[in-house]
Amino acid sequence: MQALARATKELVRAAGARGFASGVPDRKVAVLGAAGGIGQPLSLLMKLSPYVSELALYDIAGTPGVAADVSHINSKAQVKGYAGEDQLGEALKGAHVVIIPAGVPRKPGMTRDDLFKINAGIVRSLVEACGKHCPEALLNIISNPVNSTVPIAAETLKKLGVYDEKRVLGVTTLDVVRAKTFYAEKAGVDVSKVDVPVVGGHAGVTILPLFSQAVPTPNLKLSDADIDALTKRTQDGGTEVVQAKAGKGSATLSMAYAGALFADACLRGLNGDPDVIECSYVASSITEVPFFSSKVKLGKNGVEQIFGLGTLNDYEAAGLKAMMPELRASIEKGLSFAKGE
Ligand SMILES: NC(=O)c1ccc[n+]([C@@H]2O[C@H](COP(=O)([O-])OP(=O)(O)OC[C@H]3O[C@@H](n4cnc5c(N)ncnc54)[C@H](O)[C@@H]3O)[C@@H](O)[C@H]2O)c1
Ligand SMILES: O=C(O)C[C@H](O)C(=O)O
Repeated sequence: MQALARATKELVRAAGARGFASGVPDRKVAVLGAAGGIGQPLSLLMKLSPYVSELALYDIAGTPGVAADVSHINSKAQVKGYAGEDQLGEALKGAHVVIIPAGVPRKPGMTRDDLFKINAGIVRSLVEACGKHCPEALLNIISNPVNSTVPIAAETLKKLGVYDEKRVLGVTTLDVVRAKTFYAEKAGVDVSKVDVPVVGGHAGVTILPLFSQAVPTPNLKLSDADIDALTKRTQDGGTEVVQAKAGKGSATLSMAYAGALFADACLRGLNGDPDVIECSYVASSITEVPFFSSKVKLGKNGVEQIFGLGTLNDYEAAGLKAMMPELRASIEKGLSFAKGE
């Protein structure tokens, strides 16, 4: 009898770990661009998420194969592939979270802004479809240039009359993931305990890690030169990967990890978890520009609170000032594209 009770308890525990725990609401997640370099590992990670019951994998082609493959994993989410525009509406219907990594990646020598010409139109048309088929969903925008694609998404939804600024979120989690990794290495602290806020945007100098607010404090005090090097490495992390991949794209695996962390955070917020705080690039009034990344609290309606920047040291204050012209220009470029100007 005791053995049976123990076995039952173990089964329940194992099922819970795979997402069969009772009390977790059914949630549909759609990945747009699911057959791509980010899309495939991200779809795998979302299939493993305990918060997902239905996973819709959409791309212009290739998704039936990805969906068949991922669907064999013995976790809770039911997986379905959707290919081509005429299946997009079905993929989106009922989605609670839509993750968008659709679009072209950089090659060496390119800036993220060089992707605007192609990706702006892709994001606009996908977000239009979201506005029509799942206007209540939280949008997680990964496609670059994020500094412009998030304003494009906002303006596109505004035009459709369904914009809710709490539901449009630019994914900057990879910057936080990088800052944590580089800081832990240099500071000689346990990476699993590290937190570093990263604010601003998601391109070069607009990425500003706030190492003065990093926890835990380092074993040995880091010099100004160390902090400068850590800041620059975080700002250039994407380029480091683009160069190492030598023409075969940009970060995909670390981005899939970061994207899954962020989507899970959105789902936990939707599910009523009271303590979900992540950095995200959102409509914001904490600085002089209308979109900005800082720590936000995620809740049942998406972004429930936007936190200020805290105390900045002189180095960080100078970084904040320096990013503004580029960030403002990228925002305006996105807004005027979506307005059709
Ligand atoms: N936010 C970030 O931190 C971050 C990090 C890494 C990459 N990115 C960006 O993510 C994007 C994707 O990168 P990738 O490496 O996965 O590229 P990829 O080329 O490997 O994959 C992109 C996928 O998008 C699909 N796609 C293109 N147009 C589409 C449309 N209209 N509808 C649906 N799917 C469409 C393609 O078919 C392809 O499968 C790039 O813009 C890249 O710069 C952002
Ligand atoms: O650098 C890129 O082009 C991709 C992405 O934005 C990244 O930060 O890795």
